[in-house]
Amino acid sequence: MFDTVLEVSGLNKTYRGKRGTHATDDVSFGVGAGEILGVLGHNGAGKTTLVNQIVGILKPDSGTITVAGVDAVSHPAAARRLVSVQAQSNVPITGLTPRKAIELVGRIRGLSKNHAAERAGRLLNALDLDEWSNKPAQKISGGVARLTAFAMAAVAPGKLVILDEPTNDVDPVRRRLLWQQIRVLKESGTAVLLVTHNVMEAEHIVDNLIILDEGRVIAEGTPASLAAPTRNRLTLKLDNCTSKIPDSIHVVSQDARETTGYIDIDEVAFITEWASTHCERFSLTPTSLEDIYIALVDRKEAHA
Ligand SMILES: Nc1ncnc2c1ncn2[C@@H]1O[C@H](COP(=O)(O)OP(=O)(O)OP(=O)(O)O)[C@@H](O)[C@H]1O
Repeated sequence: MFDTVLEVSGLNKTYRGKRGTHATDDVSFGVGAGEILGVLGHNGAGKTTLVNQIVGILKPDSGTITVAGVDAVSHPAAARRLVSVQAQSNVPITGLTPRKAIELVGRIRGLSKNHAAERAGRLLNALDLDEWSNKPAQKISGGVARLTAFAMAAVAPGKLVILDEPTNDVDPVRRRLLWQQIRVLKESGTAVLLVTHNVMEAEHIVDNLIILDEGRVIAEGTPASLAAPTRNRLTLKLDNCTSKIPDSIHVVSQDARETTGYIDIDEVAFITEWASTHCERFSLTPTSLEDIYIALVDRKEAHA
């Protein structure tokens, strides 16, 4: 069990306007010290609106947010001091180098000069950024800028770190280094709220997750508990089949060429034989969190 750092309860936020979007709809969850909570959701699901309320940029219409015992709705500045954020768009650091930018945030967040320099150096090295550490910000790539933004959030992390799509633009090798550093934050007892579209990556790092859709939490739990109902199912992809898809395949998506669905494990022999005869290619894989996520969001849309 984790000691709760962030507690969100019954949160509601509607953007006024012609459509009156209910962007946060009765959202409740908690994140504990040393816990990584993944917040998954499609574009427009309400992730940024949620983060902006936690950090005090937006005021909720109703509900409560508590950060390490501080009421973040009534006292946003006090709560904000306990939180570091890597926002979806990087903070401009023009005129600085990655090293200077990370050190500066460390100093602003209360580290001594030596400690800020030591933390910046360690993060730059761990993320394999030494080569760019002293280059002017105007000359660094998007991926290096993204990793620098992560290091700025991690240099003096506080009780809670919020990472909004931290791996965008980052190459696969440094992406792994980034995940390692997120684990280091967790191990040091920081609560981490990881906002992402990337379900496959999140599956390997989060302790718990919530899935947001149209502002609502439509599923929550550990990756294993969300996957449990599908333990006896396999995901099937079929390419260019020339015969009607058998009823024992539960189709999730289909276009002229490709069909994706799932089958019960005891149908494997029959489906393998059918697909080898009637389809150009097919694959059977264990059901991933991404499959579950898509099925959950699609099911909700089908019932709308
Ligand atoms: N300032 C605003 N005024 C009106 N509607 C808004 C505003 N900001 C966001 N919305 C709407 O609120 C909903 C949630 O948007 P939000 O940006 O929180 O989603 P998101 O999950 O962060 O999306 P993405 O993954 O694309 O960043 C969307 O329907 C969006 O169009």
